[in-house]
Amino acid sequence: MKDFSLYAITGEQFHPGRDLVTVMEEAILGGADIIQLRDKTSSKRDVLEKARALRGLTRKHDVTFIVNDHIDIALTVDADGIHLGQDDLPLEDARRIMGPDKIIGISTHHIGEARAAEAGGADYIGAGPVFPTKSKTDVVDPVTTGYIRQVAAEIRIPFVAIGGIKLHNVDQVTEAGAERVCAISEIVGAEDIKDVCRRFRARLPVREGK
Ligand SMILES: Cc1ncc(COP(=O)(O)OP(=O)(O)O)c(N)n1
Ligand SMILES: Cc1nc(C(=O)O)sc1CCOP(=O)(O)O
Ligand SMILES: [Mg+2]
Repeated sequence: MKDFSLYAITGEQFHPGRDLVTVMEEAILGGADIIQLRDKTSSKRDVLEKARALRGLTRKHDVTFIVNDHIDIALTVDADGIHLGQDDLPLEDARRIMGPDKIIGISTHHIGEARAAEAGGADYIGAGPVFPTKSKTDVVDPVTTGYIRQVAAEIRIPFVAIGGIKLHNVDQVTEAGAERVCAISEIVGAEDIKDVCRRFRARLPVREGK
């Protein structure tokens, strides 16, 4: 997969009155280089329409586009890949459906899950929640930066730190070994989304071509 630094996930509850595509375009213009559509409440038809719109946006800016949970929607809009959690479709089945070229990301909360995802052929893993988060209710207790250190020491596929990542604590995460971070509320809930993304990018390693 194309490498990335700053992973922005949608969260429409954080920007009432602001259009989804406009918000995510601000994130991209600020330096988000991978975008995930995550919508846990809309009808499937509505998620599909949002996915189509974000596919158009991400193609325009040559940015990777991932759909959360819904493999059928990811394939329908020709997204670059899918993100799956431990209770979603298993990696092996997802790979059979998606084929060898699509990106599959897997959420992990302990090193056993990270090892299994790597061995099973995941393209990247999410490691979290590092800090408490209000963006996901059914989430395990914070794994702390201790888990980030473990993953950085052992796992060879790309990993992204997620969960409560803010500008004020991102340095703790990078010091623990994360080179890629992911955020919802800190990015899409910001007044100046572009500026927040620029500030995140300034704290992350520079990646080729970006
Ligand atoms: C990059 C990234 N990491 C973790 C998650 C969480 O996925 P999951 O555990 O399936 O939970 P939901 O997001 O589906 O509520 C993610 N979406 N993205
Ligand atoms: C969607 C999600 N997954 C997590 C995990 O640990 O797997 S934490 C999380 C929510 C991240 O939102 P925020 O940046 O607003 O804290
Ligand atoms: Mg999921």
